[in-house]
Amino acid sequence: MRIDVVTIFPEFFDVLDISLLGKARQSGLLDVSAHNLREYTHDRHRTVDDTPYGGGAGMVMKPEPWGEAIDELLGDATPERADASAPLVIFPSPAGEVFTQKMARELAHREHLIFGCGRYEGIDQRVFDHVATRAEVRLVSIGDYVLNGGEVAVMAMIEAIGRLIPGVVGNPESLVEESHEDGLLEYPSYTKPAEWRGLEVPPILLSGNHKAIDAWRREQQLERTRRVRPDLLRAETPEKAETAEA
Ligand SMILES: Nc1c(O)cccc1[N+](=O)[O-]
Repeated sequence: MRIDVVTIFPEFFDVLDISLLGKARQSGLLDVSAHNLREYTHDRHRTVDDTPYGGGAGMVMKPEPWGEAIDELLGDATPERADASAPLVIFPSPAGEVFTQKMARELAHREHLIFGCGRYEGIDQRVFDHVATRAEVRLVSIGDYVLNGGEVAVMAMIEAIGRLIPGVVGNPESLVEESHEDGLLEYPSYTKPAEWRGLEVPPILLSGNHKAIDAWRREQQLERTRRVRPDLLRAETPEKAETAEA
């Protein structure tokens, strides 16, 4: 998978050279490049923003640099080539659709993702409108809170997507029993020692009865999801909600 990120802070993504994603980059499973939006300006001050039409506080990111940057990254992409190889352009935005594990799984199958990190009060709307004439565009939110820009959101999405690419995580089994993989929160985990500061590991986990352990873990998932995220039970399937309330 090729990932391009357009940002005024390209150094922000240097951290992707370490850990799992760093190994994935070295092995060629993942190619991540950060591009400085200011490289697509032509004035002495490398200006990327200006005052908003209609007034209001803050500044809006100018369309011209974005247009040139994304033109370069799209290459000869056309809307007619709507297959997995077609680039998908994602702008993190509080006004976007919510990023979920389901979306991460879907995007892990794409060959080319382009992320555009907005700053200030956002990007001129015409950028989204124009790019959508050339490629699929999505505005995606990682949560209902205010960030100073899209870089943190893109980092989260790259990690969530990148780790699902076959070969990135050593043991694919470890991807299965995780929060949100089956629509539920994960069960609590324990390791040695069996007793720590007066707290003991649940005896069922020491029993060796794997059928009983699986049942206990499933109940723990349902109890934790009912308590912490009842919305997940309602959102998925009525059957699951019914099981959870049983
Ligand atoms: N929430 C937010 C923001 O305030 C700014 C950029 C991106 C996001 N987001 O992806 O959630």
